[in-house]
Order: sequence, then structure tokens, then C-alpha cells
Amino acid sequence: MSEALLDVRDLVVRYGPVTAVDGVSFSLAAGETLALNGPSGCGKSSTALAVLQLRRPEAGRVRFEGRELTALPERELRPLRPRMQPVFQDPYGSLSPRHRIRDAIAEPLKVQGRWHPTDGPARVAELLDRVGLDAAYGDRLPRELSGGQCQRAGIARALASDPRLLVLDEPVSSLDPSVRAGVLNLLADLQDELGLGYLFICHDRAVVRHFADRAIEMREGRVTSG
Ligand SMILES: Nc1ncnc2c1ncn2[C@@H]1O[C@H](COP(=O)(O)OP(=O)(O)OP(=O)(O)O)[C@@H](O)[C@H]1O
Repeated sequence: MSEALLDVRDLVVRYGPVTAVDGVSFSLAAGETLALNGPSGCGKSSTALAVLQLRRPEAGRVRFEGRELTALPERELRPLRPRMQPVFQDPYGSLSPRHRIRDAIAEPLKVQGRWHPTDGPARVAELLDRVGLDAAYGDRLPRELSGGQCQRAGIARALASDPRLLVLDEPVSSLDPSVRAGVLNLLADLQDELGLGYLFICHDRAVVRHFADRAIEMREGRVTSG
């Protein structure tokens, strides 16, 4: 069997006296969607932050593409970070309000030293097209986009890093029900095209059933089923 894209073992996240994640384990293959389901406060977002190493867990292992992330100092983690990208619930919150959409998408390319003035703008246009946004949206500021368009722009920015894993934390929960399906279909198409793994955090069981290959249920920091 080929190695999992992501393997999480016995993860523990504490905030002072509060144990938010209490020994969570799961694994995820490339091209697979694993949902983390459960009530508010059960530790889904804390698990996501620890997977992304945006918060270092108190205990446990996070193995990604064969590397043990929890053992790595920040300096060695930095080149791996682009390969695991978050998409958060609030589409406006993940884009700077003062930067035009094309600059927000170009930024990771520039930061990672992959920006070339000759083909960089075409790469941004291609990413906009890939998420179903007309190139003209590149000139706009986030507030000039609808919630669904803004979430698409956030996904384009995440894709600019050529990730293998997207950590989707309630990516459609703040969107109008009429645009949710469009964003979920886009994510499904991107997964088919690019073979991305999705850790999909969602409290809505109907959405989980429709969208995820597998689901695990959390309660009070622990996995209760799945
Ligand atoms: N920065 C923090 N400081 C202190 N406690 C926190 C912090 N973040 C989360 N918690 C606590 O950790 C527990 C798990 O929270 P977490 O946000 O991971 O759950 P969740 O399942 O994602 O909830 P929601 O669906 O409401 O986002 C909760 O008791 C929460 O109050």
C-alpha cells in the first residue's frame, strides 16, 4: 500500500488547562476527502491548526508526505508549508482588504521565489480561470466580490503554492446556500484534476455525506466514530 499523504497519530492540543484535542488519530490518502465532523467546540479547528503546524501540538505526530512535521524546526518546516494550504470559513478574512485579487494570488508565487515577470501574470490569469473567475476579477478588491467569488479567489491563492493537501475549515459555511454547491463542485473538480487530499472540516452532516469519501466524528477532543 502506498504511504498516506497525511498521517496523524495521538494528537494533543492544549490551551492552558483546556485540552482541545485529546489523542486524535487519522490518515488521509492523496485524492481523498476525509471529513472531520462534530459539534462546536469539539476540537475540529484546533486539529486543523495542528495539522498545518500553525499551532504546534503538545503531543502526537503529524506525518505529511513522509516527513515527520512535529520533529522539524521552523527553518526546515518552511519549504514544506506551501504544500499544505488552509482555506478558512471567512473568505474575506483570508485575503488582505487592501490588495487586489491578482496581487493576493501572485503573493505566494513571489514569496516562494516562483514569480517570473514574463509568465507570472499569465499564471495568475490561469488560476483565476481554474476557479471559475473571469480575469477581470483580478483588478478588484475583496470587498468588491461576493462571498462565493471571494472564496474562489482564496482557493486560487491556495492553489498558487501547488499544494498536495488543502485543509478546508468550514469552507462553505458562511456562504449563501445557493452558492455552496458551486464552490463544492469546484473543489471536487480540482481534486479530480490535481489529485489533492482534502481534510474537510464541516459541522453539516448532509454536506459531509455528499462531499466526503470518509468521515470521522469528534466529541470533546476525541474521535468517537469513523
Ligand atoms: N485560542 C484558544 N484559547 C483557548 N481556548 C481555545 C482556543 N481555541 C479554541 N479553544 C477551545 O478549545 C476547544 C476546541 O475548540 P475548536 O475551535 O478547536 O473547536 P471546533 O470544533 O473547531 O469548534 P467550532 O466548530 O465552533 O469552530 C473549545 O473548548 C475552545 O473553547
